[in-house]
Amino acid sequence: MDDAFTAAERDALYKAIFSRRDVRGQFRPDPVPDEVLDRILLAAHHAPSVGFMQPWNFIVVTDPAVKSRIHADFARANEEAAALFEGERRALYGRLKLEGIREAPVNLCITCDRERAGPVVLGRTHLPAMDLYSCVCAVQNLWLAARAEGLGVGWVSILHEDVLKQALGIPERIVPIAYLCLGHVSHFETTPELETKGWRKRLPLEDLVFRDRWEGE
Ligand SMILES: Cc1cc2c(cc1C)N(C[C@H](O)[C@H](O)[C@H](O)COP(=O)(O)O)c1[nH]c(=O)[nH]c(=O)c1N2
Repeated sequence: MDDAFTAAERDALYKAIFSRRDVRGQFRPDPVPDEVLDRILLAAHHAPSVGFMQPWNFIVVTDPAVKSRIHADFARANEEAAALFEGERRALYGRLKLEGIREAPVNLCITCDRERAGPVVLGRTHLPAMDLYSCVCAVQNLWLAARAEGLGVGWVSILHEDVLKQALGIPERIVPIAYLCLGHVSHFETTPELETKGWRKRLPLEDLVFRDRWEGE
């Protein structure tokens, strides 16, 4: 079968999956070459999508003024979020670095145009969120391709949607799916930062896999 992966190709794919990290604090300022950005955007554009809808757009942000505006909103949202935790947990939350908006040379907003393929979309009729999920598939493709290119990506969701839409001029019908920070990094951590900093551990896979029917609470 000549469309099979060689062992080395398979290993490379798993390497990208297992060494991908959410990057917040390790961005370097070097610019991301256009051809590299084009390759990872093409990888995102090859994600699966419901009814082959391809509902995504990619807003590439490099203007420091726009980044600053988004960062100011992050600061406000982060204070609101911190207030929801108490005691030690709040202190730990306050020590977490949860974005790299200004340090990352490129920010990228991936959006969903829910009307891209008209009112009736193959596969979306009974489960209307499928177009949103398709855009998340594009995010993951981009995240893995970026890792293979040696670029870090960090997802920032501590933002107010209305402020984000206004800052980027996003029309009413378009849904922002992901706001990402992107750039070269000093290094990739081997473990999620939320784990090393004591926020939460990876769950054992065997607790999450059920056979034939739901076996949990
Ligand atoms: C939908 C969504 C939203 C967010 C995230 C992820 C995803 C999928 N993550 C990253 C998240 O914290 C991270 O993926 C996990 O901690 C696991 O770490 P690794 O991605 O494996 O390094 C994230 N990280 C962060 O620092 N600030 C944020 O606002 C968010 N938001």
